[in-house]
Amino acid sequence: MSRSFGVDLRGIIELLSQHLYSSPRVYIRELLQNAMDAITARDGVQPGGPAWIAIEPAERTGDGTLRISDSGVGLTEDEVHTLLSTLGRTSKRDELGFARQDFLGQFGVGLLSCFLVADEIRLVSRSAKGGPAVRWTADASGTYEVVADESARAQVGTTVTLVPRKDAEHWLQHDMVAALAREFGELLPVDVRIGDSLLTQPALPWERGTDFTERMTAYCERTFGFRPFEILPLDIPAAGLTGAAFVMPDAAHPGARQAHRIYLKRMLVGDSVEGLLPDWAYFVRCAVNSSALRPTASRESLYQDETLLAIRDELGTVLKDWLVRLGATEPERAAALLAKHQLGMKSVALVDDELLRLVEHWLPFETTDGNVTLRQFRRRHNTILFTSDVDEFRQLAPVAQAQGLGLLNAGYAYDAELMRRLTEVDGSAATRRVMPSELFATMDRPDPVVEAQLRSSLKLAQEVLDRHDCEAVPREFDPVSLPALLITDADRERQRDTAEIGSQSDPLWAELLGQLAEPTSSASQQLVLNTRNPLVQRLSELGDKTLAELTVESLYVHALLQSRRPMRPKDTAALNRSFLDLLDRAVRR
Ligand SMILES: Nc1ncnc2c1ncn2[C@@H]1O[C@H](COP(=O)(O)OP(=O)(O)OP(=O)(O)O)[C@@H](O)[C@H]1O
Repeated sequence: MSRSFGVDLRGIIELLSQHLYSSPRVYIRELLQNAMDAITARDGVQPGGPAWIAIEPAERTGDGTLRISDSGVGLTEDEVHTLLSTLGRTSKRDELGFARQDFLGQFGVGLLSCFLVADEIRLVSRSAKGGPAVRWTADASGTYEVVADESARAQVGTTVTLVPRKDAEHWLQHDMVAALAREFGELLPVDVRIGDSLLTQPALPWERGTDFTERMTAYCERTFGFRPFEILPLDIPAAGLTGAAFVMPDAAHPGARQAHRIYLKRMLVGDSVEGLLPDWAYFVRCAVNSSALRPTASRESLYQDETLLAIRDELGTVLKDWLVRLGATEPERAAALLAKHQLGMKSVALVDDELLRLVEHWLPFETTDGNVTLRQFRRRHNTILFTSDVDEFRQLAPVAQAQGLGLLNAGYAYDAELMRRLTEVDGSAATRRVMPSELFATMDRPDPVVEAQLRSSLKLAQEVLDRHDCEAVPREFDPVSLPALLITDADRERQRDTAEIGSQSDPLWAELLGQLAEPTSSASQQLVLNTRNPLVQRLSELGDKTLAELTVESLYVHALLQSRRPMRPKDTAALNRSFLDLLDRAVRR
């Protein structure tokens, strides 16, 4: 013999209050929703009939209870038995179990949320389908009573009365109820009154009109607490979605939760609902109403279905188009926005290919061609050659530029990772890090005659540069105005620093560092002397050996300063010595 499950109502109420709803405040929403759905259902059978909801808080009823009445379709005695007294039973699904489009409710549990604040629920109803009025009374222990009572109510519609639980009386009082009803139901398309005052407003806040921008700016400040950088009207007819997107004026943390204000069929879901926009749009907040999106059972977040995915894609496209348009039509505003958000955008672009493309299309980078986007740079140079160090870029850019090589500064936060990501997505030819030594390899050896002329001065230069662990190399390169370029091998540099620290520190520390560094044989730096430069050429003509030494040391220090690497005490001493001695000679003459 088959049996039906029994249900412990107290257990279910506990489940709802602790795990489904975030607060008892939702009881008002569920009551408004049922009233609204009943009015919609009545409109289906008696179009153009009355459409109102009236709330009487505890102060008005005078006995501590709250009453909410509606002019909806009402319930017959049979419906009360099947719909109200069976958990999960609802009139808002079709024969196949799909939620019916016109209604807000769908799960058949909403009324139970009233037990979060009430010990007893009383319902009196008269159905538009005819039959006597009916009374239904249920208590939190799970017992209910149904009585047909012709005198209970004359008009078609329903009144629900809540008898408060101990300690929940405040939930039924005027100020609390008015605030909650306004928050959840302000945009409902029927008159909702509390006492004598009307809570609903007929127009959606983002309806277009002459003062759209001013209204929406004030709305954003009220709702999200910031003055928007830009307001974008949103309209996706296929998803029954309208609203507005507000671009935040200040940097937001990319990991911060998205918090959108979302209404479904004009009933508020919440003001910190996630998932409406793609992750990359973390600096935009939306306020929207949709008739196609679905809520989860708690009605506090959005159900992740295909409709949501399609809407998210479409809203993402709206924002992207706007960003690209802004970059083209108002570059100064775009730059101001970028200055605030580009760090966050770059960090998200590392994990989001859509934003990667947007960054590629939109963010300007410092390059030897000026400030250009990655896309423009790629169009000109195919492969993005980059340095991952700002100072290295400053040093190499003039040389690269003079040789017609495009170089990009990827020395700021996330830049080098972005280059790596582009290579992962677009193949190994997309980007490549340029080492200083690589640039050196592209430079021509000087003419043998010139090299022979410079031989003795090079020998002298090498003696001076030995003190700086540096090798002198002659090369021909542009720009002619640059006498020397200092190229550093990062690994050898580290070994050199390690050796220096080792010689100054205690033996244990020195041994530890020594294990990290391999023995070094040749110099860690190269001073590439530009044989096209007049100063370098004149070196060979100098008869005064001391002056020649001073000149070489000055060239070295100058190249070091150009490379913007930190100066060590030895370097500062060389700078002072060469500069002061040269000055002294010049003054004495
Ligand atoms: N004010 C009302 N007027 C007419 N019928 C009502 C009213 N309140 C509740 N009902 C009926 O009781 C049923 C159960 O209501 P309940 O609020 O528990 O669930 P629901 O609204 O169907 O779904 P959800 O759990 O998503 O809110 C409804 O489907 C509706 O048929």
